[in-house]
Amino acid sequence: MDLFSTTIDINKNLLPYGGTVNYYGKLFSQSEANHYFDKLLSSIEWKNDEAFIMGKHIITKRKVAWYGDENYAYKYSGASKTALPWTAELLELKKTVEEKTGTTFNSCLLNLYHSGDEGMAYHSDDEKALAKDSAIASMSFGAERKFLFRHKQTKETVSTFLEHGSLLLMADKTQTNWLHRLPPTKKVSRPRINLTFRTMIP
Ligand SMILES: O=C(O)CCC(=O)C(=O)O
Ligand SMILES: [Fe+2]
Repeated sequence: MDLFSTTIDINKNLLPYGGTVNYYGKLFSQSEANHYFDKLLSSIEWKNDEAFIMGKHIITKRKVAWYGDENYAYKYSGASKTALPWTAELLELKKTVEEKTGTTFNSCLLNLYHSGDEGMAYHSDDEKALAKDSAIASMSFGAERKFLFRHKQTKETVSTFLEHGSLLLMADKTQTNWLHRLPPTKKVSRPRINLTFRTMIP
């Protein structure tokens, strides 16, 4: 056994029970990952996210964008969105993710965190518009950030780091049994872009 090996076992389940999370590590060289980060930053139609939470109109610091196969209308937290048509880079990345995971996806939600001040609170991606227990593939570019899972009943937590140009797959009952979160951090000042490829019910 090579104790200093940095190889990643993509078949290893990060969760102890109630779901499957596989970390594929970095899919790209540093320069390829930088290229995608720059391209996504400049070509995606980034907008501040809006939501209505308990009657209050909230506008997030984090920016979002939503792309997909069709003009999916997506409602959540009282706001509604329509998917934009795929860009060339997104189609390239979707193909890469589909080849790696052996799963197909029809839409992608993107998040832009300008610095470590911005994060995402505990939630699960189990909206009715998503195919039940369909896999979600999460690609990250830019600043490395910590990512946490918390079991809904046992409250057990699992943490990992999402590297520049990396891929994480959340499958099976993960969204049913676990929450996930991107904690804000004072240690990071650089931006990060995250892409979650999803399957919407057409
Ligand atoms: O930024 C991340 O890594 C997570 C994003 C996320 O959980 C989501 O968009 O649902
Ligand atoms: Fe999520």
